[in-house]
Amino acid sequence: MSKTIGVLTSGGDAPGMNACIRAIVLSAARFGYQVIGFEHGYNGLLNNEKIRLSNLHVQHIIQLGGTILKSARCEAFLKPDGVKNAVANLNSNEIDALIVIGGDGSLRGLQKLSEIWSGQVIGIPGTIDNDLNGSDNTIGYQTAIDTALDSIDKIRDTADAFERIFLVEVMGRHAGFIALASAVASGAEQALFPETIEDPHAELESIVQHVECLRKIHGKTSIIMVITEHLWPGGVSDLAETLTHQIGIECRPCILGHIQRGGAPVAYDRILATKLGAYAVECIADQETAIMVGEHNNQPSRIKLVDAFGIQKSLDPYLVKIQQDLFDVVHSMQ
Ligand SMILES: Nc1ncnc2c1ncn2[C@@H]1O[C@H](COP(=O)(O)OP(=O)(O)OP(=O)(O)O)[C@@H](O)[C@H]1O
Ligand SMILES: O=P(O)(O)OC[C@H]1O[C@](O)(CO)[C@@H](O)[C@@H]1O
Repeated sequence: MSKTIGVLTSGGDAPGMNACIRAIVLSAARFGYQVIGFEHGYNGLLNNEKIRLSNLHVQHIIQLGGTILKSARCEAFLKPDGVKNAVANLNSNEIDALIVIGGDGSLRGLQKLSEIWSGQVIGIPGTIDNDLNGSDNTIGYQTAIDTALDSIDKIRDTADAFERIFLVEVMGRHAGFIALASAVASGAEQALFPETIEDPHAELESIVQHVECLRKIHGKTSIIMVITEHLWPGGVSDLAETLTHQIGIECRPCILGHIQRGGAPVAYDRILATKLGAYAVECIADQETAIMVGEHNNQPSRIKLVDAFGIQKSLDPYLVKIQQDLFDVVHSMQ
């Protein structure tokens, strides 16, 4: 049976989204399905901004960061009327199935849509934050780690030359995946992420102790602390000022920011995105709905949408343990 699939990218763009769109379009063609791309996230559904996607549109995009469909956040879709208008538009375009590539918010929105729309809905985890349950990695996460790592390595060069202390803020929203991975991979002296810190101010004393311990052991040396955004009220600039005041050594803040979202996807993200795009179309052929496709232990997997965003994904406990026990000097000396 012929079907028309709608696809959109929503929330923060993530390297690999284009590779995923390509796989959806090419797989759909194999099944004889048509694909309509809606632009600017859920805004495209509400404003009927659409483009019929052919194989030509997705030629040579596998290596590109960003998303050819553009992405956005959409206030109007947060309201019940927004979701209703989206349903009306999906029906008037005779869409049978909708694929949304995005983060937890985007998939929450998709769940809302599935509750009042009779078409099939499939979510694909596309966010650098890696904060969706049901997939070992989200599309874009591995590229973001490499991008952060490249910057942190450069910060180390100048930090070493001046024997300075740097506080590096990475993205992740409220999840510490990027902070933990980039700290371990860069040999950072400390990683601070929300999963292990309830009260950041209570942590200040141990951060100060940490710096003092390091200086005692190594003398004047460079120190890098990687910190998840939103963790410290006032951000890393405020933390750097507070620390400078407390320990009497100038600390420098560095916010990596949106460079973490850009750039060509690494091979891992291209392959993951390709697998998940193809698998999403297979799931549509299987009459699946209200699921997120993912990858677990290298195998494609399916999980209910509500469990993808409703169950918190844990950091790798072993990585947390070794970062804290072996590499965060303050913890290992307590
Ligand atoms: N509870 C919700 N109900 C309906 N729509 C939602 C809901 N949460 C989010 N959305 C829609 O999804 C869009 C994207 O969500 P959000 O800004 O949280 O990004 P995300 O998908 O989590 O991606 P990322 O965190 O990687 O940027 C929102 O702008 C909104 O249109
Ligand atoms: O580009 P914006 O809208 O400021 O969003 C930034 C957020 O998006 C993400 O890059 C992806 O979710 C987060 O890590 C970050 O908090």
